[in-house]
Amino acid sequence: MVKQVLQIHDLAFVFRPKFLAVKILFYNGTYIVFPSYENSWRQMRKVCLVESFSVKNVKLFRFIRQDEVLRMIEFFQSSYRETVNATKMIYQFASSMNCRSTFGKYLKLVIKETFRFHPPLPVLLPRLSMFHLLGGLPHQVLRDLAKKYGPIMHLQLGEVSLVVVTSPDMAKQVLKTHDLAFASRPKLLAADILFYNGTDVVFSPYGEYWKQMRKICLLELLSAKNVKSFNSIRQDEVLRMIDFFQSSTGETVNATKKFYQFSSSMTCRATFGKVLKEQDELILLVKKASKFVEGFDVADIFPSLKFLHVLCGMKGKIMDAHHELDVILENIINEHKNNGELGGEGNLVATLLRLMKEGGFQFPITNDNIKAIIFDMFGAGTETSSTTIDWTMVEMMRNPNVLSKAQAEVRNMFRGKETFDENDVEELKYLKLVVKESLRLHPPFPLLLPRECREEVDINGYTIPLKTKGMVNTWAIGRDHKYWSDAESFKPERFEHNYMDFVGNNFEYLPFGSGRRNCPGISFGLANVYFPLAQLLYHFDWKLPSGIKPSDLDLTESAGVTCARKSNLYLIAAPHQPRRQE
Ligand code: HEM
Repeated sequence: MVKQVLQIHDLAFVFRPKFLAVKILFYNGTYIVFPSYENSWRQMRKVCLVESFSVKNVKLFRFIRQDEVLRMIEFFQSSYRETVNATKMIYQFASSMNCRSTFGKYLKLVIKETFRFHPPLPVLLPRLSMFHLLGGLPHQVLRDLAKKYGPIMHLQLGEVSLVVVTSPDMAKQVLKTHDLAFASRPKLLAADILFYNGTDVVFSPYGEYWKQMRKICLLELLSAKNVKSFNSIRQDEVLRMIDFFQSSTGETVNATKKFYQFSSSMTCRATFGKVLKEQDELILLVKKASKFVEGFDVADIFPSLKFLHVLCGMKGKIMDAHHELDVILENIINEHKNNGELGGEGNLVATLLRLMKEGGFQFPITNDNIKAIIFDMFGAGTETSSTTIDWTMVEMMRNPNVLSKAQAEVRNMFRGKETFDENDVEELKYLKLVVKESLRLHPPFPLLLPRECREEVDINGYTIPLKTKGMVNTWAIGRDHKYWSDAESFKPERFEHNYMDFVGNNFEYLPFGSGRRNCPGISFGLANVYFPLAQLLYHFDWKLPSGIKPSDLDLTESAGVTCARKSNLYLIAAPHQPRRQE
């Protein structure tokens, strides 16, 4: 059979199959081993036989060979009686031999920039390659690179041109000075599929549609009035959480899981009007979506190579998630319609259905638009609040002084009361500083959400071309010693006489972003963090499981567009002030 393939049908089997890597790495496969078309291969093979590997040439290299063998012999001689890695030495011999005969000398550096598709930027920024991104979470790797290459870097990730900024000055340039130019979002495969062609608010490109939907978000869905109208839901869900911890007094419980459950039930009820039976499936879909939309996947790095999206399995996985999601969201809308909840307020689906019925918009609202937006709200509301509660509790457990101080504040404020409501939380000054500090070190979106440049702009002499993707590493800025004293320590007191706000006026502190695309859910998000934390501190004393010290709690982060802690937080709750029976 071997003879059949290699001799009898030699000519028929003369082609090599096409590989993506070969096409990219070997300049369209024009190298001899991977001929992409016959004539080129014939010519190059002839050059090889007659010139490169001719008997004359092979003889010519004998001095190099002699020299390299000598080096190897010397090495073995000098390490007489020692155990040495012979494989490594033989590899070194072969590579030095080939290097000198191919390039005429040893090479000082290995060329790493292989993915060079686009011409260089008009004014050259430090250019890096995708390889640098391997081996870490993007915001951490980008912080390390910024230390080396400066506060503005250009990375060529496959076909995507990316500019990352890592200083308050540069962040201000992107988010304020050139806010309008950077007001769009890049196209992502997952956003297109999961968010109904990007017709949500988060991933919608800048334009009239986005303006309309963001206005609806601000005025109808996340207005102060609406956030207040969710008070009773919040109170109810916090009570459930308190009941859970009370019923598991003295036991070690997965607190992270409980915080996530609180946030998702809270957001679920505010968005859909009730707790869904498919809530767990929806949570899983949010987690999947968070990974899909990170923007560093092969499909987002090579957007034009559509076959690759299928080949790497990414498209299939996103489509599966989309089908699952669509069934759940369609059911929710139909249920609302069947129950005649078109004129209702009280939850976001009802409000959107009312607006759809009222009409009068430049872009009439469709079922798909509603599905895209409610998935936005559920995703944005759940992950961000639960991660913030979790990181804040972790930091308080790691810093017992902070925990005692925050607890003392709540308990003194509401001394003797069975419980308290949301309005009272306004007075808890120290707790607010604790949350502020937690958001400095652990912003749920460490790179905010990616922007896309709608026109060519100039930043400090660097010309940023149209369609460049922009990222602000707010995580790195928030822990930079240049802007924060004792930057890595958890010290809520640092904000005591520092009036930085959440709306993005201070570019060293941007947990909610800044400018036209900043977070419209700040009030809703913070309400979902302050109140549960205040209640947890008021009702319980918290301990770590036996044998675990505060310093044992590690701060390793997990992958995904929202940056949660990798491990779950396990705690033991001891009721401080048992509630009276209702
Ligand atoms: C602790 C809670 C939260 C944090 C830290 C947070 C943070 C952020 C950040 C950093 C952005 C990107 C801003 C930018 O690109 O400059 C964003 C966008 C957004 N957030 Fe939030 N968020 C939180 C809660 C919420 C909640 C509860 C909702 C709604 C239920 C929400 C809805 C949105 C939406 C719709 C956008 C996209 C805005 C646009 O592109 O126009 N967020 N958020």
